[in-house]
Amino acid sequence: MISFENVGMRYGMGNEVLTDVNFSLDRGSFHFLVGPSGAGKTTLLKLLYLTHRPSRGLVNFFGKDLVSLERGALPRIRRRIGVVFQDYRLLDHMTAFENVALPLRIQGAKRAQIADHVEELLCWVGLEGRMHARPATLSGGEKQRVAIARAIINKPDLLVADEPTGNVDSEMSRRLMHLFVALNKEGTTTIVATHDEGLVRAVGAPVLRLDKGTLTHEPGGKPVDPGA
Ligand SMILES: Nc1ncnc2c1ncn2[C@@H]1O[C@H](COP(=O)(O)OP(=O)(O)OP(=O)(O)O)[C@@H](O)[C@H]1O
Repeated sequence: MISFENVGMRYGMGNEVLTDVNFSLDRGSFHFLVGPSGAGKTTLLKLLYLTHRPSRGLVNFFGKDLVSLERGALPRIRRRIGVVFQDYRLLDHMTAFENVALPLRIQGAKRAQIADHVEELLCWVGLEGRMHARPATLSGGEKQRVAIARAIINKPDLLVADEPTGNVDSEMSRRLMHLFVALNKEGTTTIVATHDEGLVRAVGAPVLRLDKGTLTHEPGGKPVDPGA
């Protein structure tokens, strides 16, 4: 579904921060992206959610080679990708409901359709009682669940999460990770960058490991029950 071949990335005239990166994400797969601070995880995710282009190499999204894409095709591809950030990036003047509804509004969905869909999703992430709260009054875990709901409201083909559990406690990390896993089971191809190797072991999904811009692959293990 998505493949990177010999991808290199540098910012401006600097040294390469990603070197000869090769991987593919099959439809419906779940991967973790791990590595020490500065290894290039966010840079790789920026290439995946298409705010940046690689300096070299081949990148294929949904069967289309990025280099040979016609003008105007990029926004269409971007709409198929949901993104969750560590710092939530919610709009402060809007309620949880309005934040999640925004992508549907932009698409021109009907009011009743938006209401049903947003309510259902906010219930699914466990926020039925917080729909009309503004971000400033939500806890970190609640904000992150709003951000996840907003990222998936359009049923993206790919979900990219950059340290989504970085600002919540370990219990909430586990709950959020359960959400990502449940979503993936419904078919959303998912990649989650994290520093939390405990979560990686708990889920047991395959790992893409970056070290100084070089990517290695590790197969998934048996999920480890943290309570066992
Ligand atoms: N906009 C930028 N301009 C120049 N260099 C950058 C830019 N963004 C990141 N870098 C550099 O690229 C390298 C990789 O950074 P990146 O943020 O991708 O790492 P990371 O693995 O996500 O780190 P962390 O876990 O601390 O978020 C670092 O050396 C960083 O200084």
